Amino acid sequence: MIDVDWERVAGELDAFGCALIPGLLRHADCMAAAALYDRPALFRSRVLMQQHGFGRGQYQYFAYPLPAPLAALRTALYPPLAGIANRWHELLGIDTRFPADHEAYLARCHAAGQVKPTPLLLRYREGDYNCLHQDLYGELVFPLQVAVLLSTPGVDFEGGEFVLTEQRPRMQSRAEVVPLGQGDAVVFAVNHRPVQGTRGVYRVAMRHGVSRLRSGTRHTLGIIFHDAL
Ligand SMILES: O=C(O)CCC(=O)C(=O)O
Ligand SMILES: [Fe+2]
Repeated sequence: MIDVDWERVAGELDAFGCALIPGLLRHADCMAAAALYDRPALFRSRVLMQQHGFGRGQYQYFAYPLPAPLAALRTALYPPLAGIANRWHELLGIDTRFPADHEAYLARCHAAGQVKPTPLLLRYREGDYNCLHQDLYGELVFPLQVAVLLSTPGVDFEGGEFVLTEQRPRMQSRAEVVPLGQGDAVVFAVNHRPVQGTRGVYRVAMRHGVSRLRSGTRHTLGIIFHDAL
């Protein structure tokens, strides 16, 4: 994996609930990852978003064993994120702490019955979009996740921007658009994040989604660290 400035990432996550990792994957890795979409044997299920009211477009959850580069990426991204997640839990007064390596965290998920892999590939075509949502799949929630844009905006597709909203208690929602290039990753809060207020820390709820594709095809790789029931 490329060298990531985790201090900067932690700072952006604390301030905004999301952080960019530019160039996490190279062009060839992005092309190879997007091409996996057409290999159904690699996946445990396919979701047509319009059938569930999730938006329009489709995605597939990978089956175990994950393709080796994806497994390696999930394993490598986890430890620095676990540090941030533990600090967030402390700020929020939540007792759960996350182990230092992903294998140990997955063992915990599996013991709780959350045994299905959650990494996914998404494919959007013209007119497709992803409604604001949270990727919660059971009691156990790792509070940060990663999405990597595999396509090139302005070349492969137009529109289709990654968006986040933040619902603060008794206040109006704040929206954030995260401009991504091919291979760029966004790290973001799965459900809650701590915000420093004048009278201590409070939690805000975040949701993410994708605005309507104006043209072309857009592929994304989603990396979620808890497994699903
Ligand atoms: O396509 C995207 O950019 C967002 C995908 C998504 O919802 C996810 O990775 O959880
Ligand atoms: Fe998602």
